[in-house]
Amino acid sequence: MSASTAPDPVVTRASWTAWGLALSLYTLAVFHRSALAVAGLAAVDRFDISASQLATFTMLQLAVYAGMQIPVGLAVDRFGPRSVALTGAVVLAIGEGTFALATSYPAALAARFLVGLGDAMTFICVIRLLASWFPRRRIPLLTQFTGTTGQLGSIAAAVPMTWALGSVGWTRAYLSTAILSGVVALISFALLHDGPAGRTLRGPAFSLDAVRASLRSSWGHPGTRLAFWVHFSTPFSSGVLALLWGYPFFVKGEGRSSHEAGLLLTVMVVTVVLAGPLLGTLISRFPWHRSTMVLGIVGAMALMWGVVLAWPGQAPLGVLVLLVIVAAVGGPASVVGFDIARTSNPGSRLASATGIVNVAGFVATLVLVVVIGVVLDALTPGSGNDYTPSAFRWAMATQYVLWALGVVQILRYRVAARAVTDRDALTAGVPVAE
Ligand SMILES: N[C@@H](Cc1c[nH]cn1)C(=O)NCC(=O)O
Repeated sequence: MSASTAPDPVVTRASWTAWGLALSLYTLAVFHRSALAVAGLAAVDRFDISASQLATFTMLQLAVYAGMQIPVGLAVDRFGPRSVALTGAVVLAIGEGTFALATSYPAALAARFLVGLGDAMTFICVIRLLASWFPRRRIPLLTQFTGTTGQLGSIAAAVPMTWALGSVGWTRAYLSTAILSGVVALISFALLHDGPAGRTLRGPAFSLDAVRASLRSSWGHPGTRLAFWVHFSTPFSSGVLALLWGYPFFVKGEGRSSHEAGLLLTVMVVTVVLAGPLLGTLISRFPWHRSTMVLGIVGAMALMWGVVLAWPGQAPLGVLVLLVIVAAVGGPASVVGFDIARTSNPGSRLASATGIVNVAGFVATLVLVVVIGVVLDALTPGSGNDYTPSAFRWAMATQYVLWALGVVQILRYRVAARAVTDRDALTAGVPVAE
């Protein structure tokens, strides 16, 4: 790693203002990402659609999110995080507003496309803003706090949205969330600056050659590849449980009541909130051992799933609680990938490197959501969704394929990344030279 002597930013009130605004934008993006989860049945009625058409909303959103990560990263390096994050908030507001007013399936699909697009423009900007506003030693913990707090957006999307849909109806409920994003975008337009050096900071102009060279340099660094596979291997287990399959797995696969299934999903959220800051503290103290911590977490996930899937009959509730706790730690562990990308790339390439890394976990989650559905369908007689515990065992066991691939790649690239990293400079928080 070649080091730079760029001075560390000093924390001021403006730094906290920037972080607060970035956090509000990200929490709102996660809110919009999840705002359909509690409205599934209402959406089926409103658009007169089947269960698989309903699932297409989530898949489309995730696919747009993942597909836009690299273009958005490049745009942030070029136009600065402020402009891109504000654009994202406006696109989210338009998308959710369109969803509020849509009465046909194609219009609703177009709206979810816009929500995926706006969402894709948010997290990378937050990571870039943190790097400009805070000293390097504080960034791992603040990044974890950001990831954790953002997940609260999905809780906000569950309880208040259920209430709003029941009391004010579809159009007003979704329109209010669109207005909320519009208001936060306006406040951020007035107060958010790219960094202490200015309101809007621009990178060099785009050219196809420059873009290619920048992506090649980011991807060419073994640290970015290590970060990619860290982000690939860690979040999908909790992701599939939270997004789609957790409730049916606990109820139909493990014979739990709907109350217990809800409880298990809540334990996951609480674990994310507690584990994020803890992991952030550990990686800022021991940056050299980040990938070792990740390997330990992946190993613990594979072990706990093995215990549950091999349990004769239904696993006891205590074992399922342990499973969701371990799986939930995968969310904060994925954020370690962003930290590895940050300490492997100069500031001018940070957003595009973050974009490359952020594709990984979302693609892995998307693939697993689909594969679990395919395996369940293949092993379930007839066309219904009366999935058996045995079908769930096989479906959930497909995670091992992704872990095997991820762990092999992490082991490969951590050797390569360590070979080009100065351990003392990394531990001292010296940034990578431009
Ligand atoms: N894995 C998440 C972040 C996270 C933190 N704790 C639980 N999850 C991630 O990749 N975030 C990017 C995003 O846009 O949300």
